[in-house]
Amino acid sequence: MDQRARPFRSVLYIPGSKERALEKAQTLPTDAIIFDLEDAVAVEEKVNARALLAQVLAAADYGRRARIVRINGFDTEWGRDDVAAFVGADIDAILIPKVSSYADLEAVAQAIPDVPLWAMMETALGMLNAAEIARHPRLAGMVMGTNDLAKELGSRFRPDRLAMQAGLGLCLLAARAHGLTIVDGVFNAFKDDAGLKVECDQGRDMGFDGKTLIHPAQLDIANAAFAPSEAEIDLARRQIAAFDAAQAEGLGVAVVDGKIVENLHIVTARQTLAKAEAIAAMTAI
Ligand SMILES: CC(C)(COP(=O)(O)OP(=O)(O)OC[C@H]1O[C@@H](n2cnc3c(N)ncnc32)[C@H](O)[C@@H]1OP(=O)(O)O)[C@@H](O)C(=O)NCCC(=O)NCCSC(=O)C[C@H](O)C(=O)O
Ligand SMILES: [Mg+2]
Repeated sequence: MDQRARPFRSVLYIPGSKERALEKAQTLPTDAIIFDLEDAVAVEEKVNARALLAQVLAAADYGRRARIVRINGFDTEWGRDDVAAFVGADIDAILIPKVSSYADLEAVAQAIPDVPLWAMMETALGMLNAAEIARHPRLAGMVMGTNDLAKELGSRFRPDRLAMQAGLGLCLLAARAHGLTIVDGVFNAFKDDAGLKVECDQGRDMGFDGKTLIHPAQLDIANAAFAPSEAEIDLARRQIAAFDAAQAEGLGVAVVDGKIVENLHIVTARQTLAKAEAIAAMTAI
């Protein structure tokens, strides 16, 4: 599947220590899973969680869901052993927490060959270095860590996420400049569906591919928010048809619903249809 079309609408964190949740995720409608060894796992559980996760990933069937392992940082006592436990494992990426520089990625790249790397973008320095981080040749994706970022900034939670906007924007620009996937941060109030929808819609409007989630109850809202709507699919089809017709007449511009359609809009229209097809294939599991 074309990586740009691969859906990452919903990216569910599961603590690597929670056996029941690891099992349950095999049937949940999530596009990707982050198997977490970092902040969701207590210090006393770190070593057991790593062993459990390695065992589960060797045996369980997660279907088409992308499998991403979040390790502990290399500046902790667990980071290097976490990476060593997943060398050669059937996973889609290693997610590195608190990436602040290109060198942070390079250290992990040296320790594990071949596997794509993803970066948690959640430090003030990481925001300032986003462009440099995004150009690492092994990097395939970025995940916003808005809790850690808020902690570093000393900012308050607001529904409009005003304090986050600079960091979210810098990371989006960096990811898009280098063709990376990028998913938005978590919404902590996992029983507040209305609040989650507002934040998903904001992330979708900004250009994120999807949202990281902490509870299965959040999946449907994120999946709907980040999928092309029926109206968007219909518009994309009509734009392509109108543009083809215009070109057949030797014209470079068509008009659909009173708005111009040029070559660049056709690129977006085709991406919309490819995303819709990829989602349909995903949900046909
Ligand atoms: C938030 C939770 C602690 C809530 O747990 P709990 O009260 O046990 O939930 P429920 O009883 O409602 O669970 C119902 C069933 O769903 C399963 N479940 C729950 N959570 C998950 C999950 N994340 N993935 C898969 N399945 C899950 C339960 O097992 C129940 O199943 P069943 O037995 O069949 O009824 C809990 O949801 C949780 O631990 N969530 C994950 C928290 C986490 O991973 N946090 C770290 C990532 S966030 C972060 O670090 C962001 C970033 O770094 C930043 O800085 O912002
Ligand atoms: Mg974090």
